[in-house]
Amino acid sequence: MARSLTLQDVSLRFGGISVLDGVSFTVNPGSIHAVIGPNGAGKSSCFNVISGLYRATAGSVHFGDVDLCRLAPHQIAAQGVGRAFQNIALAPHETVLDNLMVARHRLTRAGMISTALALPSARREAAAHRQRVEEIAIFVGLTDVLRAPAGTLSYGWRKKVELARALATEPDILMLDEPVAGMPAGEKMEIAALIRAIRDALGISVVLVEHDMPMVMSLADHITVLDFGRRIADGTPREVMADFHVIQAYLGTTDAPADELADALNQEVADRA
Ligand SMILES: Nc1ncnc2c1ncn2[C@@H]1O[C@H](COP(=O)(O)OP(=O)(O)OP(=O)(O)O)[C@@H](O)[C@H]1O
Repeated sequence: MARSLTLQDVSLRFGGISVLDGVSFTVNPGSIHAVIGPNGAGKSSCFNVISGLYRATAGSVHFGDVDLCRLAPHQIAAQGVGRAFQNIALAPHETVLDNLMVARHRLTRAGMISTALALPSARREAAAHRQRVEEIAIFVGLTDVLRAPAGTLSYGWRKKVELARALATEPDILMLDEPVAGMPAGEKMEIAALIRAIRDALGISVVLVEHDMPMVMSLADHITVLDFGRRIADGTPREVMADFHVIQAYLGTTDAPADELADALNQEVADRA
């Protein structure tokens, strides 16, 4: 059954520093949910709490009925929470195929001994994983580079491999940290189309941290805005764009009337589209 991801009053402190302060939001099943905000707002920290790399100081994170705060990162991945990282962490000398096969590890049933002895059951299982990885590569558009060492690929291709690797873990929900950072416009559109297809064709929910506002506004079903570790807005792209607090956080001014600031933000989004 499709599950929601719910953060309830999540706080995170490092020593005396408050990084997240009572953050709540729900990612509905089958939706694209963006988490946006200025630099240092706490977006990556929020992702790190969800995926178990950081432990929340207070509050809860549930995926369906499961309390993720009690689990280690590998157990959270086993719950179907997948993640592609902002800084690409692929094995550069391994082929794209091998990089993707590593992601299948947690789904592998055959033990080390039967794999080492290449028993028929282990061989059959490896072949099935390989077939699935090739299907994912076709979906993401990586077939031409499957046998290339990951380190020889351009930045844009490596971002796609990172995305495919996250898909290869068979997630129910996929967290993407700045998937189009540093990409030219054409490649950004390609990734945006891919993210839509992940939602629509695969039925996977997507949680997205992204600075590219035109992309966020066109792609997201729902947006949560963080600023200084606090949730300052939450709603549809249209609602969020019209929200005075969001405009303040982005444009950094409090003097102008809200409708003027909304116009300015709309214009900025239109200019950059
Ligand atoms: N492990 C840590 N120890 C101490 N402070 C941390 C740690 N991780 C994050 N922070 C602090 O938490 C704040 C939020 O950082 P975070 O990376 O989550 O923001 P962000 O919204 O993702 O920013 P950006 O858009 O620049 O990636 C920053 O002030 C950062 O220095």
